[in-house]
Amino acid sequence: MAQLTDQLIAIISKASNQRQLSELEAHIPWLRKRVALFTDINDNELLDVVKFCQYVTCSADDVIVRQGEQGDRMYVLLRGSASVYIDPAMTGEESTTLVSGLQLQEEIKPGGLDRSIYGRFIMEYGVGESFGEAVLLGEDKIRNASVIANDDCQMMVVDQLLFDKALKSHEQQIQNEILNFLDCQPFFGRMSSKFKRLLQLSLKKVTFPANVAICKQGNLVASLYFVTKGEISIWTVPSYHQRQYPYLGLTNAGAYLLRHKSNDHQVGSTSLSTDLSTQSNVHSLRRKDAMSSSEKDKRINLCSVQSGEVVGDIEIAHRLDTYMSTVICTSETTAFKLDVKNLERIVGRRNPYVMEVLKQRVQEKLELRAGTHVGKDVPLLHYLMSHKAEDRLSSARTLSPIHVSKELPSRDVQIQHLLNKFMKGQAELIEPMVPGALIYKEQMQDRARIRANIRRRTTTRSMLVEAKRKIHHRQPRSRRAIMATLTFMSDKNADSNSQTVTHLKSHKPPDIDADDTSSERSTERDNIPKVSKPINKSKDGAETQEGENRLGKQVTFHLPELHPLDQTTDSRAKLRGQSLDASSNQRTALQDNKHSLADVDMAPEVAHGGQAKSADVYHKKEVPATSASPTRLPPLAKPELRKRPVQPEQRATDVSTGQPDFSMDDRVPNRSQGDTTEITDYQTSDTDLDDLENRMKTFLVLHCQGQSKMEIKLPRLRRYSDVIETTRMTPALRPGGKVWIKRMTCPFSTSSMKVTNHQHIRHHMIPHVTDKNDNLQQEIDFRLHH
Ligand SMILES: Nc1ncnc2c1ncn2[C@@H]1O[C@@H]2COP(=O)(O)O[C@H]2[C@H]1O
Repeated sequence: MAQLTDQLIAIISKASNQRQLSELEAHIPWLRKRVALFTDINDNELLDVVKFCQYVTCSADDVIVRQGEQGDRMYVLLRGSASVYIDPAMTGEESTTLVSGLQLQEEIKPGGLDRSIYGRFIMEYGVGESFGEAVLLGEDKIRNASVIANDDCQMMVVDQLLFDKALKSHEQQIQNEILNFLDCQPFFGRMSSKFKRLLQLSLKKVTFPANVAICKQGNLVASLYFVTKGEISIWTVPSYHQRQYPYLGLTNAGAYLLRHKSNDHQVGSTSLSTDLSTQSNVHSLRRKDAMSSSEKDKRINLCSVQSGEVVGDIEIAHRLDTYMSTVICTSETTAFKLDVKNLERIVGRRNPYVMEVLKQRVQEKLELRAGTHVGKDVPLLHYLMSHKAEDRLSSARTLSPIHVSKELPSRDVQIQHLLNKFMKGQAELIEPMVPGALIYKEQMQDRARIRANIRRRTTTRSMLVEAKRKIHHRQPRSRRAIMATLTFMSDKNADSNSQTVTHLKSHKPPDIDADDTSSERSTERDNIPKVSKPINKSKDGAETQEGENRLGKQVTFHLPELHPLDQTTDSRAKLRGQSLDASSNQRTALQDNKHSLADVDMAPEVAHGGQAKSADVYHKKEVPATSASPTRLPPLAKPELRKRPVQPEQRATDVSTGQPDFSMDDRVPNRSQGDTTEITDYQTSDTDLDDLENRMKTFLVLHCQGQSKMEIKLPRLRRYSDVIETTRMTPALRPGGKVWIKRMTCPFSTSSMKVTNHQHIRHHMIPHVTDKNDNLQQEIDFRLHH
């Protein structure tokens, strides 16, 4: 064989005019037999080809033809092999491209050519096969695929002229046959012309002489054959199926069936003994390689079929990696061969219905064969028949036999696997000393990869958690926390009794630096009586939370010196000073002279207050506890809210605001001591003012006119701007003035004694705080009066 090839190469290496007819004729029969392309052409045409062809050689990794480039010749492999690669984007199968056709840069890696840039591996051409004919048949002369030499190749080259003269008509005829076949086949009839064209390029017409096997049981499933002419018989060795497909779990059922059937039917010369526990089976398991000769003898003839049969369809539909039977041509047979890669590429995702048709036909075929007399002896047929293709596919897909099966695949499969790896440049072509070493190695690599992934994922997650922990988030505070802060502030304020806490730098109690402010104002304190508490205490929790900036914007101004209070007040103030240090009980008891001032801008004409008339409203002095943390300012006249008596340990709560009333304790006595009153104010929000408007209406309804809330028409309060001069000693109030709501508490307010027609606490509005102490005096008088 090699000698004949050498002789032919020697002839075609010469110039065509030096090739002798006699030597050419001597090679014609051999060539016809050896090269599929020449099988059906006549002698004269073949002589022309040999006389006028060219001879070329190339080395491994040489790109013989390149997809997308123009070409004008075809090749016949005399020695060596070459692989076909297709970039699906260039054929229009997929939208993404791996490389841009003509600008393809060959990338030679240290380990060889990076073939992935040429697209997907499709198939391999070996000795006697030809490629590149499509460009000679087509009009655009554009190559449909790239063909790369796998090793040193020696080739016969047929150019366009020679092809037209000797081969074209024959090739054209084959193409027409393929087109006819595609139109007539139930599988491909519905395909678009684009995919039919791709199939046309992928299908190869093959002719098998009689007694030649199309495929052999145990060989890797590489192609699908559509038999168009001739007759074939199908043989199988059922006992071999167990080792062929260990992942199917055929063992017990198969063994049982075979053991019993083999007693009834003597198949072959030796009786079958396939029980796994028997000695013979242990023996067969030890020999995992190809089918043993004794097994070969046990083969059974499943059936004989004619044209129309598809070989390899059962295996493809059920994803069996090796052929389940041997198909032998009983007469010369012609078939169209479609490689599995081409099938996957063209049919797989784009034309799934083809697979559906195929599966359906496979199911019918299985039922037919399993039902025959001999078919009953083939457990695999029964297994496949009862397991729909899809059912088994899912598990088979996840458990690829070569990687997952605990048993090693057959030696053929291993060798083929090694070859595939070698062709991709991923393994040396040395058969491992230890059987299955390559597969074990792959398994270990897979596991290592999985472990690395898990580790990476874990690391990333833990790092994220750590990073998150480090990010400082300002947590929103709960209403309770805010109230605690306020209480703390009030305590601090009460303890220091310095009336100078004006800056709230932080909501957190420990951050409150009252010393700064007190020292800052110590000079003023000597001369001026101060009221240093924030007047607008009517912030609900939410507002306080958002009000850090607002608190930061607080401004202070000083009221002129007020007239001292009478002796009673003064003495109580002194008492109160002591009690602040003494006990909370005493402190609460002495909170009896409170002037709660809610300051808002208001139109002057309505800024006159009325004296509280409905004494019973406040009679019980039932106020919500401090810890109740009201969300909004409680309306002034909601008696039901004030039914709870003040607990001695609780701080008194300003009825008008619902907030702990700590400011006025200090303000009044300081006034009385002749200090300059310092009033601190906060910028108010629209919500605050709306709320206050409501509260004023309620107040008027309850204590003044007795009209309904709806009837009272108060002009809208003017919104307060923070432009207030803090340095002015006698600040004029801004246009519109302020409404001051005063709270008066009688000395007996803490006692549980109830006096008819008397209210211990009264509120009333005053238009503004003036230099003259008339109003205040009146208030004092009023208070003293009752
Ligand atoms: N899908 C395919 N499967 C196998 N061979 C192909 C396929 N497509 C193209 N070819 C061969 O690769 C050759 C590339 O050049 P041509 O297009 O001239 O001819 C092409 C065919 O001979």
